[in-house]
Amino acid sequence: MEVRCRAPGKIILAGEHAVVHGAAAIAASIDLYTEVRISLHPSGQENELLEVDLKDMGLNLSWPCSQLKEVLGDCSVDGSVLVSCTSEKLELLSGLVAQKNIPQESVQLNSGLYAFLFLYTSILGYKPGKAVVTSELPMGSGLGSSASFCVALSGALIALSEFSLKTKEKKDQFSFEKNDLELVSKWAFEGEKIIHGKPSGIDNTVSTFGNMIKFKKELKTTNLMMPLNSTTPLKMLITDTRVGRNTKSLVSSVSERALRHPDTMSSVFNAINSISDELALLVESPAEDKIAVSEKEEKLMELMQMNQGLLQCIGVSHDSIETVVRTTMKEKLVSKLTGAGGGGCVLTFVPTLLSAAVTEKVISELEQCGFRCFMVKVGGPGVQVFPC
Ligand SMILES: Nc1ncnc2c1ncn2[C@@H]1O[C@H](COP(=O)(O)OP(=O)(O)OP(=O)(O)O)[C@@H](O)[C@H]1O
Ligand SMILES: C[C@@](O)(CCO)CC(=O)[O-]
Ligand SMILES: [Mg+2]
Repeated sequence: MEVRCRAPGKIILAGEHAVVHGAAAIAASIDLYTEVRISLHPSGQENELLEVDLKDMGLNLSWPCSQLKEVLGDCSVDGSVLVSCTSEKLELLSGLVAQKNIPQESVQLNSGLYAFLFLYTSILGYKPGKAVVTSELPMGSGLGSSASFCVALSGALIALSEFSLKTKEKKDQFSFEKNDLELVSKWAFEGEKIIHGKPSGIDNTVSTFGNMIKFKKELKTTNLMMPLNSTTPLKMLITDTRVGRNTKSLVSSVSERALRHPDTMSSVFNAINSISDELALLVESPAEDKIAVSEKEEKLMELMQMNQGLLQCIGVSHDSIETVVRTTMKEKLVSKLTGAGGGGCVLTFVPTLLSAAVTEKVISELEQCGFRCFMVKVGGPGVQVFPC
């Protein structure tokens, strides 16, 4: 049996980092996807293997299923029952990956491989199979590559698990029901915890459900997830500064700053929360004529600009990001980092009436700095599964 599952990356319009500390944030899916294709091999053969092929990285690894069982121990496999990866288990997973002598330039993949082994064995046990992963997202750049990987993987695994008999089969297409989507998002969150340390859950949520959402992490109750219906299309230019960074260390640097300056940082998080609240109301507000649209766009740009200022003040901007902000500002365009910052990708809002000539001029200047620019479609579908 074989399935193919794809999940989108995302942009964060407002609220990254603050969302980890309880503030609201606004995120939207983009039309760049990670795809995971899993084929299960028949059980009961000799030399059964679990294989993973990270196509874009040129990395193909496999483990004998018997070794996985010996190292990780018996597990009661039930995709419908969530489990978290303990620190002891993470150590065992890291031992399994370490044996593969992954080249130094690819060590950032280790945490993705721990998440892969954890999710596969927790949902499907030690069934022999092969997973092939491809992604259109730049990895570790703020567009949610880790979440789209975890969501596509969890989606494929849930669809394959016995539990997925519930997955509705429509002629030649599967579709997830709401409960399945929630389960996929929760498993992906467990994977994100392995990669990120302390994720808020916004990235796996938007990658699973798609569109645009307002998200707020709750400690005691279920997270708030509110779909937003944007009344005007949002055009975004993405600039990949190509400066590598890692979400886990940026999130922990903000938490350390919050420990050093609790009151000040809490005021900043509150200010970011207000930006997200205002932005959510703004995107849903009607704009019937050109004047209303441009007033709305002005306000949106001002909110993005204030958010960038606050991100800079909590220490997650970077010279390369500030270069994008200054370069686009020459044409009165507003930019802000998206995702964890520290390099990675920057969003520039493209107003409806901006001429193509100005857009091209800005892109050309950014590319002369060594950055890569591309437009994305904002607010498409979330996770989708297809039979092969
Ligand atoms: N296609 C993939 N295959 C394997 N591992 C992946 C893949 N995509 C992402 N990862 C894992 O996720 C890590 C990058 O995640 P990280 O959270 O740092 O960046 P991001 O998700 O792109 O950005 P952000 O979290 O700011 O949106 C990689 O180092 C790797 O371990
Ligand atoms: C930096 C962060 O706020 C967004 C990363 O896309 C981390 C998180 O919310 O998990
Ligand atoms: Mg991530």
